[in-house]
Amino acid sequence: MASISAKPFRLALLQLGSLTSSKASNIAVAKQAVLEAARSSPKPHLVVLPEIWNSPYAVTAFREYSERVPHVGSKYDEVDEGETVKAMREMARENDIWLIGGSIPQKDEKTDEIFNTCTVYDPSGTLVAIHQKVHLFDIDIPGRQTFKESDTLTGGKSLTTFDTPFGKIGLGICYDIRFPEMATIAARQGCVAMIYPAAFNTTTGPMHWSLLQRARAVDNQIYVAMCSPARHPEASYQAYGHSLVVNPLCNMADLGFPAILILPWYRGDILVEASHEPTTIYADIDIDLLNTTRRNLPITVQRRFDVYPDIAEKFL
Ligand SMILES: NC(=O)CCC(=O)C(=O)O
Repeated sequence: MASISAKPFRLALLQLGSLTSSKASNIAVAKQAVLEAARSSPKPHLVVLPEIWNSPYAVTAFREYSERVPHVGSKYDEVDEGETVKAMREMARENDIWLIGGSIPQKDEKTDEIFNTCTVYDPSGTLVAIHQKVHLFDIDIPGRQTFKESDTLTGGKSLTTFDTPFGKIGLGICYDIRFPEMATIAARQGCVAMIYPAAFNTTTGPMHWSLLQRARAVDNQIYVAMCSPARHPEASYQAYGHSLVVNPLCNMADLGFPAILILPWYRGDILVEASHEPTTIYADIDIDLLNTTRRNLPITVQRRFDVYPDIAEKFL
């Protein structure tokens, strides 16, 4: 069995509300939400912010709000970095947490390109991972939802995982979840979870938000989480909200309880889901449950690479 060696951990997804066109005010909102999550009991080990939370989610805003992001390994007090990166380092350090900093528009000073970028910090404020959104959100559903990130953004060119004391985590950003290869490769690399800062909308959210996360979790036998901003009636883009954590299990009988006792809490593989209001949701990531699922349904060791190609091969 391809079991995973990791430790249980507690995850907090911050579905931020009150986001405006003021970057300073958005940073203050995020700081307060991180502080409150870190003070909750039990304290979460890993805290997640949503996609593009320091800027309006609009192609016309990304360049204006973009910032320099320093290199992986850079420490707290690096002088040459944007105000949002500096603030996120402080959030991680002052609260002694791991922080997945949602995403922000990043400017590459050398090429002048703008990326939709997720940065991750350890509890000392060191920048430990950078993921640039690989698949840009370019869709046109006439009369419902049109968005073209590629008008101002450039897509990233690599996949991202990072190690923590509780296990390896894979990263994607929002639309990246529609491309199952990313989660499959991360799972094969030993990740216990794929985490996606995200901002689906009120057209595609009801159709696919939960389905995509459950599919990635069940296919790859990992945990999956997406963290959205709260809905904002005045925003040009209506985020779906509904931040969500799912596990890879569909059969609650595996927990050892008769189904009748767990019926009131039975929600398939959905561990916790927010509404569209500002809130923070918490989930306990249980590695035994993940390994039990892998033992009972041993698909991780039944792949037939003699019949089809192994897409993860060059990453292993
Ligand atoms: N910000 C995004 O990438 C939105 C993706 C989305 O809404 C989708 O349906 O996919």
